[in-house]
Amino acid sequence: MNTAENKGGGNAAGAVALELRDLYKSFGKTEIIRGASLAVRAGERVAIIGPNGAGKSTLFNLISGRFAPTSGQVLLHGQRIDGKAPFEINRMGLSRSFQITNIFPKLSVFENLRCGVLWSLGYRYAFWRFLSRLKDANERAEQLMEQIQLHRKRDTLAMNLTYAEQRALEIGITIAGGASVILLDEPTAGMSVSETARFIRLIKEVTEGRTLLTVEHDMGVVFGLADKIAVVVYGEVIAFDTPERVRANERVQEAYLGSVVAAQQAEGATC
Ligand SMILES: Nc1ncnc2c1ncn2[C@@H]1O[C@H](COP(=O)(O)OP(=O)(O)OP(=O)(O)O)[C@@H](O)[C@H]1O
Repeated sequence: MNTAENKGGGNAAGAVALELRDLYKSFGKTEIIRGASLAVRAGERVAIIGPNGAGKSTLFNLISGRFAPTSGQVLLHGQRIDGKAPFEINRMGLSRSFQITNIFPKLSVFENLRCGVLWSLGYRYAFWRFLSRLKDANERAEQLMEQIQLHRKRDTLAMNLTYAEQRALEIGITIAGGASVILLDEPTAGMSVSETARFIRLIKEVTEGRTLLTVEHDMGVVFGLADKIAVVVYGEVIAFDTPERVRANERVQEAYLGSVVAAQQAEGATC
């Protein structure tokens, strides 16, 4: 079936999967993104960090097509995606996590995942195609359920899952179409410490071989998950490097990280 892993191709190790070139975004007269550039290689796991209001979510919105940039380019596997609609970008192999509110609460785990698969295959409008490929979609949904470790909850309605299970389901729906580039917005927000540790392992497993971008505030998650960290301050990427190098980067220490690490260590977070 054509939901094969890593839709969108171009995930050869080393190739640039996602690139931001001198990106600007203004809301009215206020410039929020100010010349952000970034090149993420295929298979890398990248955490975007930065102070509140730095523009992290706006960058995610520019990448996933919710906003068009004021100027600059976004490239997915070398192809321009800036200004395209979210569904077009999704078809090209980039998938952003659905929020829990987009899970169908009265459908079962299995049915939610199957909807995710069918949606990604574009079967919303073509019922005859929908029926002919339902078997493929069922198989893919079963496979996803194992991957996100919810197979024992196959027939449980989404609204009756725990919070962590709902977030796992959200990730299952996000990867249902086999996208090669995955965007997750604070995937462990609201979880307990033990749930967070389990969830980081789950995210690593299900995104293996894919390119992952997360927006993250929790430094424990950042250092547990990311191969590289992009630090956004005042709408610019001021550093993009391995966690060790970012931690040692003086500019980052000054602009952001020093105070956050100190605060989170004081709260007992591991880092
Ligand atoms: N649609 C919008 N219209 C006007 N201003 C916006 C819009 N979206 C974001 N902003 C502004 O852009 C700035 C950056 O917001 P953004 O949410 O991208 O920051 P962030 O780094 O994700 O912050 P946080 O860590 O607090 O979530 C904020 O000042 C915000 O008010």
